[in-house]
Amino acid sequence: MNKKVLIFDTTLRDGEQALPASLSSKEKLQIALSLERLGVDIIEAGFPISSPGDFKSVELISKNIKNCKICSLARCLPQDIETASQAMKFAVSPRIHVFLGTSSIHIESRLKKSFHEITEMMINAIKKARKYTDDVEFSCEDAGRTSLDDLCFFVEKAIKYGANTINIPDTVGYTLPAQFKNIIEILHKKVPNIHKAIISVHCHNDLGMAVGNSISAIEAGARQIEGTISGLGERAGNAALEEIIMALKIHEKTLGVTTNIKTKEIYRTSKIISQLCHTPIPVNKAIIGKNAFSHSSGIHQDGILKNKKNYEIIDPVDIGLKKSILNLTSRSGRAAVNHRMNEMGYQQKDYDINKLYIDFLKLADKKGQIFDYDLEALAFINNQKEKKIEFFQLKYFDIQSKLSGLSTASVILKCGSKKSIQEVTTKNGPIDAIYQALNKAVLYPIKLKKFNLIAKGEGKDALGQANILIKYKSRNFHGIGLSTDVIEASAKALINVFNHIYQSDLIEKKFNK
Ligand SMILES: CC(=O)SCCNC(=O)CCNC(=O)[C@H](O)C(C)(C)COP(=O)(O)OP(=O)(O)OC[C@H]1O[C@@H](n2cnc3c(N)ncnc32)[C@H](O)[C@@H]1OP(=O)(O)O
Ligand SMILES: CC(C)C(=O)C(=O)O
Repeated sequence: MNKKVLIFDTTLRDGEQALPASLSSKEKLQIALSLERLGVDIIEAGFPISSPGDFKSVELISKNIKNCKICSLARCLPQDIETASQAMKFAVSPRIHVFLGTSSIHIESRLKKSFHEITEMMINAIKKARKYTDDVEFSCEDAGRTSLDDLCFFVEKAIKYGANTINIPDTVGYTLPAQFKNIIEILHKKVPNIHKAIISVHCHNDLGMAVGNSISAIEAGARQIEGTISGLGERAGNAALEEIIMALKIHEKTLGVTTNIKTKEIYRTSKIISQLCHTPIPVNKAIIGKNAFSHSSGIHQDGILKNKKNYEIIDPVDIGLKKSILNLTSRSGRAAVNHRMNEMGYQQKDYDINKLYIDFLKLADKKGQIFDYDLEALAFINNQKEKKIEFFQLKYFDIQSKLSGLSTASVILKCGSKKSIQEVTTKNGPIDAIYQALNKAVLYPIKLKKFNLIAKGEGKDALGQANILIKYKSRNFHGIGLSTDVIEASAKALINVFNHIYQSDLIEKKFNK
């Protein structure tokens, strides 16, 4: 049996059916160009009878895409087939895709025809399509719910009258993988001329089985897979092609098949499609989701650092990413924190990982994810502590502030190991109030020369960093404070200065240690 599985992308037809707004011809061409670069074999460019805009898009794609077959959908109606053919008149390799419901429910309650009439419509449509191109695909719509005897009948007739690709869609995503595999196996066993056509499948995801069913079909001999990148499509969508492609690559030995896809183009293509279709990719989406190559827990991160294969079955490079990511959170361990510090240029001797890790956990519990700038700040503060200049420590603060009113700050400042001083001050603003309260505790004759508050990081996750310059006697002292709370960051910057002053030789040590 042929080892090659053809990849048929229907983002521009079935995918677009599910979008709130249709794509412009330009956008469709952009997607088609990126699918061509990805190496898909067939692009279903549209359903030209459906609107003048869709006709124009298929025409534009036909003019510009030279390395893929271009396919157009048509009902089993002469006008649909003629229009499909006209839209593809510039295509190097045009395919007409005709379809017709074959399940009893579709024949009786939707198409409202007899079995005989449906057979005639199918045969006439295939014969007509063959007048325009020798590449004709026929789909037994709702094959998943078509009786096996009827399906074998339609498939045999479709091949006999000239269809060289037979598509078996699970239109409503009804079947289970074992059932779907059985359908394809039965067709191979019972349809005498089956070897004259490529068997294709087109699975929908209503029960989340689209990818599983497609893989089962390949095991049973299907050699064309229809789907879309990221699984866009009618209702719950189509089979996600990137998942099938990577499953075939990872299990190449077991399944014994390959595709023509340049897998390194997968990530880029998915981004383009997601943007143009205004459909964000869920973070946990297999292969292309943001978390697909991110490791967040300490045990996994440690395992990844020891050997990627412990927790990665796909090399991110294979889909076009540079490498996987280790997210730092309060579920991370020392191995991941150390690794990131080293990547940022810190050497082991520059920090004490055990001490840094304690602060890291406190911050991560408050903040969630920890970024490089957080680590830098933690390393800085840790170094300060290492220098043992933490004589003063903020034990407690409370601020009362109101619109157009004064602010009141209450603080408890720990001085050495034995003494704590409590102060309360009311001033014009919260930072002014807390600064006055803290200074009432130490009574240093200081003068604030500069005060600068910046956000470290982006959005609501940013840390506030206060940088201050204080004049004490003849000397200037710099202070820095960091916290998720800007008032706490400001207070810490002042206490940082108190500690510098306390360490300096300018002062008589009036507090007992
Ligand atoms: C399973 C799939 O995804 S199939 C593709 C689905 N995609 C789309 O439907 C998007 C494009 N569709 C459209 O633009 C429009 O539905 C059109 C232009 C195709 C048809 O529009 P209208 O002529 O107004 O018909 P409408 O959509 O209301 O109904 C569909 C008609 O097509 C008939 N029909 C449906 N499938 C087929 C078929 N494969 N072969 C022949 N006739 C069919 C229906 O029986 C119905 O005919 P009726 O009006 O005589 O009952
Ligand atoms: C036209 C056919 C292939 C289809 O989209 C379906 O059955 O879901």
